[in-house]
Amino acid sequence: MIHTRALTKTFRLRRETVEAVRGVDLDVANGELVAFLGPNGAGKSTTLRMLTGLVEPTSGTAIVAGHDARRDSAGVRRGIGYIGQGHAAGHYHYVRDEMVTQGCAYGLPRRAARERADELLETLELTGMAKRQSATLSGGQRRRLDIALGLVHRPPLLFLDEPSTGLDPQNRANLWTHVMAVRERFDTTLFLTTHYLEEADEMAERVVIIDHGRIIADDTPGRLKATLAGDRITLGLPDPDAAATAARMAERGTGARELDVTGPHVTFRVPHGEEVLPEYLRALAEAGITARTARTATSTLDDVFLTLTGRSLREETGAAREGNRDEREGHEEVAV
Ligand SMILES: Nc1ncnc2c1ncn2[C@@H]1O[C@H](COP(=O)(O)OP(=O)(O)OP(=O)(O)O)[C@@H](O)[C@H]1O
Repeated sequence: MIHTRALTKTFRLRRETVEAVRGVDLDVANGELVAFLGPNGAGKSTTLRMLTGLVEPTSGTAIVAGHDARRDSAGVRRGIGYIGQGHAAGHYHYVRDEMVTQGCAYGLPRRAARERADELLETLELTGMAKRQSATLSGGQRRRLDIALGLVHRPPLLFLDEPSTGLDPQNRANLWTHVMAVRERFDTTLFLTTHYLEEADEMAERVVIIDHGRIIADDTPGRLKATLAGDRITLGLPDPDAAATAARMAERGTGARELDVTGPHVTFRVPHGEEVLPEYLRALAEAGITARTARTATSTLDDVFLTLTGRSLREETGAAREGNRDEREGHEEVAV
């Protein structure tokens, strides 16, 4: 559905040259749900704009929904749906009328456009809003209308640029339910950007991370976390000397990474933390050290980014605080 090779975009400004996207190779198969992540300025929007035929690539190739994005950007735009960050319908447009108008603009006969509008209104649970003006919809309903408008012409591929930004957690969850319903009913391939890492982790089957214009990771969230980040183990020891010894033992015995000793606390990261922890505690006990507390924290996509770049994606994207809370709730504590 998407095939790019060495895709680049360079912006030439008066005093500088910005290499926004530097050689992206990407293959997305029919039916995949891909989340595209990266810090501010990483090149997400520029990539998305090239894939949607809105910006011409500087070099490389991009075949999107069967159309060449360089030679046939109009074909790309006809073959895909694109939900940008703004709203698609004007304030005073009536919901169903606007959908029918858009359907006709894409060349559907009026009757087919009406049928398509009704089908989408039903899937996105907007049937009760059909006769309302878009300005009277709630934030979540309006976002669902944007999605409905992006699907009027039955595109096999839908791009969503931060679809849930600005929605509260309940509306974000609700939006995802509808996105999944669209996927199920219409077999749509989905490619989306989001700043909510826990959302990408939970909903996407595949996560592609871009940094400084290059793809630095591409796999399922589970595999990225297991292979790249591992789990964080945090121990509370009786005193700083015991912590220093425990840190040395962790380094030698467990292959610990990102080791940190602060006062009587030791923290480090290892693959399969829950398997490593009991063995490590036994080794400490044999050395005469009894840990007061022990905690394993499952890794997050932010940990993956941290491992790859030494920076936090969360801080760089300024993601919502409740997202932090959501992820911390996934952690598992073990008292010893
Ligand atoms: N029209 C433009 N002219 C010049 N530079 C641009 C233009 N559009 C983007 N850039 C630069 O290209 C780089 C990538 O920007 P892009 O908008 O693709 O990043 P992003 O990952 O989408 O960031 P964000 O998460 O902040 O939206 C940035 O350094 C940006 O300043």
